[in-house]
Amino acid sequence: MPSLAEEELFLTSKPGKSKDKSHTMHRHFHRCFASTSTMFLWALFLVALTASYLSFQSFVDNSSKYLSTAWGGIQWEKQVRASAQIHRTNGFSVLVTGAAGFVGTHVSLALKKRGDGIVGLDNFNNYYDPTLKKARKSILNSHNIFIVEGDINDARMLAKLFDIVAFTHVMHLAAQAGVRYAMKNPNSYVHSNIAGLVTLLEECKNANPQPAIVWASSSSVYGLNEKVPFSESDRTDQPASLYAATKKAGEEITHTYNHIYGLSVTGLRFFTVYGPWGRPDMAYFSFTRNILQGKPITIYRGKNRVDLARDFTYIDDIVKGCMASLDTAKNSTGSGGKKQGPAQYRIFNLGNTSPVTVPMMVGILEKHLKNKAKKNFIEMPGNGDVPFTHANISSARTELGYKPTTDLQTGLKKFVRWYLSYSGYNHDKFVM
Ligand SMILES: O=C(O)[C@H]1O[C@H](OP(=O)(O)OP(=O)(O)OC[C@H]2O[C@@H](n3ccc(=O)[nH]c3=O)[C@H](O)[C@@H]2O)[C@H](O)[C@@H](O)[C@H]1O
Repeated sequence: MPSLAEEELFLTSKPGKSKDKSHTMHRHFHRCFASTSTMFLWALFLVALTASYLSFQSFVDNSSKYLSTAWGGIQWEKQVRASAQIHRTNGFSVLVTGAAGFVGTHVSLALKKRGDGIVGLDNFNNYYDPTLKKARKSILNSHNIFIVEGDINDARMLAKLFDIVAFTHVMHLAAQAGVRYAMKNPNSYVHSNIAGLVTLLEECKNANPQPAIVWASSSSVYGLNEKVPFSESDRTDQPASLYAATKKAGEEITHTYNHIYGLSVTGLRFFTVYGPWGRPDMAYFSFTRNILQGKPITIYRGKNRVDLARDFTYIDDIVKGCMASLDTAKNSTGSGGKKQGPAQYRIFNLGNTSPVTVPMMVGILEKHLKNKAKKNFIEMPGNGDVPFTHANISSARTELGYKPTTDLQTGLKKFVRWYLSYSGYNHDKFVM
């Protein structure tokens, strides 16, 4: 929009302001309007003038729309700095990507609680209802955690963040999640899990000091591996979904940055994480919603009607694993974009070590919800699913002190309580 001064200038800059000039102009007008053709020319001139004013305005509007971004500016920088402030001795300043996501929200709160500085980053995409992400953001804001609205593919924005804050760590949780959605929208996985990851690593490698990176890989990298429980040294070269393939690629890509630039990297293979503020696309969440609404649920089965099973892992256990990973991460060794020595590279399973079948998980939900599910069993479609997951966590136990303590029964009870309250149901009517 033109400034007020500009508008005033435009509107008052008509000919004939002084008396002398006005007199001359008056005569001039008379002469001009004497002929019809001159009048026509004047009309044409006025129309052209109005049209060019309007098109100038729309140009200014469009330009400012195009140029306006969700980040930048003095106020924004102030908020970033304040949020990154460390409030404990030897504390961290952590950039948490995917901060308005399920795991991101919980980890951010845990970091804040112990006095670390956090800057959150999230693109608030609509893979699932962004209302839930906005609700998580409100909680984070109420704890003085600032969330930058932006995409990890935005190198300029990332460079700006690293300019403002000397992050000690990056907790990289932003990703396109979901195993089956990869068949519907494969490019979203490439965009976030490959291209976005590389953009982020480029900025981390250029940063001075380089941060240590802890990031979310996935149990899905084990793909068609049949050796149980899954150990970090097992085969991960047979992904069953594009999601798994992009997470596996992430492990290789982070290794490259570790090797060439000296970035300290810890990859965490999460096993089907669940709990309050979880993801609505996951089975336990959508089953809960359908059971309460009296809608049917579809339960997949393997060949010969074998039940599928998951090593469901409660969010609080995952948060402990993330915190321990940050605490034990060594510094990156690079500087000025160049490696100065070998850097730490680790991969850990973060699971629960006790797989539960999907029908058993549904049984627990039915009990907590005091409601029977309308179950449709179908053979597992070829959609990227794997028949079971089971974590061997001995590495994480030894090196991180990771020790999951929440079983599915207890964890789902906590989830159901949260879900009922979040969705406005009456608790007492449901949870046992
Ligand atoms: O550990 C991971 O790396 C992944 O965990 C999660 O994937 P999954 O373990 O597949 O969880 P989820 O979709 O809840 O399906 C659970 C079970 O329900 C079955 N399932 C699913 C849907 C349905 O309608 N019916 C059904 O039987 C289904 O066949 C499966 O057996 C994350 O979503 C993923 O982002 C990634 O982080």
